[in-house]
Amino acid sequence: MAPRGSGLDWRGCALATPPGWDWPSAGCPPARPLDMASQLRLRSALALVTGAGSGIGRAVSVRLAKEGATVAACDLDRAAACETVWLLGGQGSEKVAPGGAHTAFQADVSEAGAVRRLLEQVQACFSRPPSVVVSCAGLTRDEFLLRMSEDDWDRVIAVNLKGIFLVTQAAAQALVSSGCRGSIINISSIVGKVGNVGQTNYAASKAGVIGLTQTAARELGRLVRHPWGHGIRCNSVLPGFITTPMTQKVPQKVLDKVIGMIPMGHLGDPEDVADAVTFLASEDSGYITGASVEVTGMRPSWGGRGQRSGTQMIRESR
Ligand SMILES: CCCCCCCCCCCCCC(=O)CC(=O)SCCNC(=O)CCNC(=O)[C@H](O)C(C)(C)COP(=O)(O)OP(=O)(O)OC[C@H]1O[C@@H](n2cnc3c(N)ncnc32)[C@H](O)[C@@H]1OP(=O)(O)O
Ligand SMILES: NC(=O)C1=CN([C@@H]2O[C@H](COP(=O)(O)OP(=O)(O)OC[C@H]3O[C@@H](n4cnc5c(N)ncnc54)[C@H](O)[C@@H]3O)[C@@H](O)[C@H]2O)C=CC1
Repeated sequence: MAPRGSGLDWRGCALATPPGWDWPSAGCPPARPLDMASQLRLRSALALVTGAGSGIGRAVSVRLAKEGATVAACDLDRAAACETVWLLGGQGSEKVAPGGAHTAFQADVSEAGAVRRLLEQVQACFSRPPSVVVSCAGLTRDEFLLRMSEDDWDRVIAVNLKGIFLVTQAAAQALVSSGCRGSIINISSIVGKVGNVGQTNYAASKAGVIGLTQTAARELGRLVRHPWGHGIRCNSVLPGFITTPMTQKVPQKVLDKVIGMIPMGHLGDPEDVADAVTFLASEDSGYITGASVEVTGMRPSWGGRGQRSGTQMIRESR
């Protein structure tokens, strides 16, 4: 057994130590000095967030900015996107934004031309593609299967699934053509995994997001090589009920039923989802791609009681 502090592992092999580290007599590596700069996990990142004008997208924008990212906040509702940028301390919309400030953009993610123009505007504004892309834009048109209209089906699929296809494709094209690595995070839902009464359209769209993201992860991980490793990572986040304007439409009797199933006994906050997104956006998840991270307040796949949720695992990992 190599003596402690010798810099050798239990077999007597030299431990890989970063330059400048000297093994203290205790034999365990010193905790990496966490100065302020190293605590800003996204210091040089440009993050594009869709659906940034409300709820989870707004919380994600705030959290990424706190970690040092510059945020391109996109929403169908321009005023709402501008309000998010104002909350971040930025002044801008794409017309007046000085390069580098947080900036608001308007686009309907379900329209191919709008998404193409969005990526063009973001790159023109910041002279680089976004290295973090978080697709939060989404909507519900809930109805029982027997009564659901074709329009309700079409619109939910167009925004929640096709919208994520268009944004993921445009962002990946920009990153690959510039040889940049990146992290793409798509917001699905636990409904995409377990279904939900009144949501055949929404559940199908969110299940599709999971499959799209897993496939994109397989294709994009190898496309961009960097000395320090991975290419473009793609992961999805599957929230449970989160308190946002989207859930305000849910009948109280339904919410009461669901809350009874959640071990923590309450709905999640948008910040709970933002925590998981920030982890996946940062190098802390550098070897994670193709994953589906559940943020539901209960054990994975919405069953059982008392197990750790995705958020708990991430918090414990710090
Ligand atoms: C209780 C079991 C829960 C199982 C867990 C499954 C996962 C669910 C967690 C989802 C978390 C993620 C959510 C998300 O991604 C964001 C969103 O999508 S928020 C919107 C979520 N939408 C819904 O849950 C649908 C809610 N229902 C409705 O909006 C209306 O019921 C609907 C428009 C479908 C029909 O309205 P109406 O014709 O007026 O019928 P009622 O409202 O009176 O309902 C009749 C009857 O059906 C029961 N019911 C309706 N929806 C649900 C539901 N989602 N889960 C369970 N039961 C539901 C309702 O309680 C009534 O029951 P009664 O006993 O007859 O009163
Ligand atoms: N709130 C919840 O309980 C859960 C939400 N989600 C998902 O999280 C994402 C964000 O949801 P919330 O913040 O709760 O909803 P929200 O309604 O508060 O915010 C959605 C935002 O998306 C924007 N948007 C809608 N359609 C758009 C389009 N075509 N193009 C661009 N922007 C568009 C809206 O203007 C809005 O600002 C959605 O994808 C939703 O499906 C997933 C699981 C649970």
